[in-house]
Amino acid sequence: MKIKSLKLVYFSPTGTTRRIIEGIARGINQSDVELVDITRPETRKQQLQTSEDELLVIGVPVYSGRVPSIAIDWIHKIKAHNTPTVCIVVYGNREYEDALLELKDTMIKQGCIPIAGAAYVGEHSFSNAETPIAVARPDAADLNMAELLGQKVIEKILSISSIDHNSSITVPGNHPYKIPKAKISPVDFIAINDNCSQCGICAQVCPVGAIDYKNSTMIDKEKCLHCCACIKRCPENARTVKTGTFKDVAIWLSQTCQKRKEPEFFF
Ligand SMILES: Cc1cc2nc3c(=O)[nH]c(=O)nc-3n(C[C@H](O)[C@H](O)[C@H](O)COP(=O)(O)O)c2cc1C
Repeated sequence: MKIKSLKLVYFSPTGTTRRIIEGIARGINQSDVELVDITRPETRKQQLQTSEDELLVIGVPVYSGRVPSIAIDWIHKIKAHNTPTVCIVVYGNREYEDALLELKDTMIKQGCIPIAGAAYVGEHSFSNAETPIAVARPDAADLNMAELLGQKVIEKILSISSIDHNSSITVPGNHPYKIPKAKISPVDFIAINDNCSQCGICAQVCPVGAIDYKNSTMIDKEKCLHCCACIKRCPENARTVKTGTFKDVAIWLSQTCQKRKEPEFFF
């Protein structure tokens, strides 16, 4: 079968998922491409409709072994009709647990037919100079693997005459999905030093609008996803992680998740 166009959808507060999706798109090499970046709050107001002659590639980071709930809420509004779909999760070199299965199941409920899935590694959101975890990933080898997946997806599409539920895939994960041990409670984990010039970049990159544009020291802790985009994107390095539970988790991850994990494909 042939596809008319490619839709790339991603939620990516610190940019690793976006880079993997762009790598996959290079491998697919389709001229008609629509980017649907649902990271910022205003972008999640748009809804997605797709048909069977389009190819959908959707990517999300793994949060506590699951798809971030903010992404799931948006995905639940997708209207698809037998759309061939590639499901991608990007995790911080710990585990992806039920996230890929949850993404696949949810896309099926919305009318998609997952024809491929993959899990890639990205630098952990909680990684920094003190607590390095999967630093600088995806790296060149990961991005080659992203392009390779794109090429394999196109090969699969060209090899089938039409899309049906037999084209679907099996991915790791369990039902019922993992229930996070404790919902991360609102924590005051960000320290802001005198380098802060109130440039507003942190407020711009926050995926939930939790930072006040006029005073970036004001953070709505109930809204905060702990995605660390504001820390990583601060041009003055004015935002750091305070000593406390959050830092302890980052230290534990940097001690226990050093062994390099590799991308996995499912067809
Ligand atoms: C709240 C939260 C929970 C996370 N949970 C996991 C996890 O369960 N396993 C894992 O390996 N990485 C976990 N990560 C790390 C991210 O999945 C990883 O850094 C990913 O590359 C971030 O994607 P992004 O750059 O597109 O935001 C978590 C990150 C955050 C912010």
